[in-house]
Amino acid sequence: MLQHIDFSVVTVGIIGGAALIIYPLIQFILDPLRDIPGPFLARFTRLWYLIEIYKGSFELTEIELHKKYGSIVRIAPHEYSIDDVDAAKTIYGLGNSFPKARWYWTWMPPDPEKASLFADLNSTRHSIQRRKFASSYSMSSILGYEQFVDNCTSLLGQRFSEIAATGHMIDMQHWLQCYAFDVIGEITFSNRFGFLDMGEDNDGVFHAIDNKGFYSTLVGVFPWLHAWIFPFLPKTGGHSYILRYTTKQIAIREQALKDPKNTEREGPPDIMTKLLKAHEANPNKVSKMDLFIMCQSNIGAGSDTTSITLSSIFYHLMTHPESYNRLQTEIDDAAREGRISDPITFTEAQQLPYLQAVIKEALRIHPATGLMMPRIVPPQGATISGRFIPGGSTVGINAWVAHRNKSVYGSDADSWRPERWLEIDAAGRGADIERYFFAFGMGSRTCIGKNISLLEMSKLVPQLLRRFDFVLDEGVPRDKLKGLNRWFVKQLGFRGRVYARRMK
Ligand code: HEM
Repeated sequence: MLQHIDFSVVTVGIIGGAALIIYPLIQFILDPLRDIPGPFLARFTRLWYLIEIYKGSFELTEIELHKKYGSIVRIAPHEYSIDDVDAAKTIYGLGNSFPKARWYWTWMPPDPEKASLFADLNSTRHSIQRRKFASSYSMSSILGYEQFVDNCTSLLGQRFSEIAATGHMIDMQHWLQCYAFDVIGEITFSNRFGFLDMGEDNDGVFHAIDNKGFYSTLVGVFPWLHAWIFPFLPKTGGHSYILRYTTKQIAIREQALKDPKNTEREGPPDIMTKLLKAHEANPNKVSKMDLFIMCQSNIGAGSDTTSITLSSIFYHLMTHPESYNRLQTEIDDAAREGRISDPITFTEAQQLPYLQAVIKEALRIHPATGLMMPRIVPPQGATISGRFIPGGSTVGINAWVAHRNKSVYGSDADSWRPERWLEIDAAGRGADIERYFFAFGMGSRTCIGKNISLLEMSKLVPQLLRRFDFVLDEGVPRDKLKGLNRWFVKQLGFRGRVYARRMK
């Protein structure tokens, strides 16, 4: 009997092992695109991609792969990374964009009713949902959010004054993250989270969002695992703090709106108030779940992305004194000539060309997202970068790869040089470049919060450079900060000192 069991186990083991080797081999032999180059193991298994992402710097790996293999690179069986300007329109172009790949599924609960805008795999439902919320993120709404940004800018200024008086070294990325989170709290709920007040992430919210990125990024490589693992994920810690916080803020605002003495708050409404009013006007159109999901989306998608870009701005200014001086001079001149107020308005900040060039260059050289934005080729297939790719394959462009494309950005695409944007404008090439500028994504799934982030950055940077000088710690590398790619590519070890400026 025992011998019989042993024999069966061994047989099953041998057959299973053989299948694991033979299946990928057959799959590869039958693949009509087997000549598309890429790392050897990526031809047979998705494990190669998983391991490379786990290492935490896949954005750099992908750049190197394209340098070595050209415009189409295989990164897993039937999955291709693309670097081709025309392909951007084919894959992401408005009206005919390819649907999002199942990698995104792991960013939401497995129940499609709880899909966020970012993670929704159903293009039709996504466009219905997006139309409901778009007006709260439009340029005209944004101007109503200036006061929220000013509140946080002023508080960060206060914190930096205190730090400057002590002479202490700080983690710049941490403070910029506190700022970006609190601005999102203000714009969404008229109530900041309190990170700038406390100076720290007491409830582990930053950590919880990092953990979510780690989970979704890696499990997304094998998305079928999500339904099995999700029920066992911890329901405590930073995530539950955000859930509780969002629930509490919705209840407070709901109560306030019901009170006849208090139906209108002073000043422009925050996003949640707008959505709550839309819900009360037509609960079938804007549901409570919509409201909840959008508030959470703002926190998850809008805070780290902005703080990463702000860190990119300050790091590159601190390592490039000529850019730093040029920007500070532009701001000082504008202030002296009365062209900007204190605090600066968004409209005034638009009139500072070097500031705008610095923001674009920071988004270009260090995009907040560091993996390709994967899409599924529709059933009829598509020609991409000169190759016919069959339906069902996965293709995508990584912003890091696109932004280093020398045919678009010039031979110095690997270097920080904000002046390139002034040259692009002068040559009237802006619209052309937009076709391959991926910092905010592309097409129908482009970032809905782009205007909010531009508002935050355009207002914070001049206010800080007017009042403070920033100096990098000697131990911090000057050529490139270390980063960790978990979809968001967060900078690590960005230490510096802040000094109060002596006004001339
Ligand atoms: C510098 C700051 C930001 C950057 C670099 C950024 C980047 C991106 C990118 C690349 C995408 C497209 C992802 C894809 O196609 O896979 C995206 C989508 C999105 N972003 Fe942002 N984002 C920023 C700020 C914000 C802010 C402030 C908010 C909200 C307040 C926000 C909310 C969203 C949402 C909801 C989506 C999904 C849109 C959709 O699929 O319809 N983002 N963002």
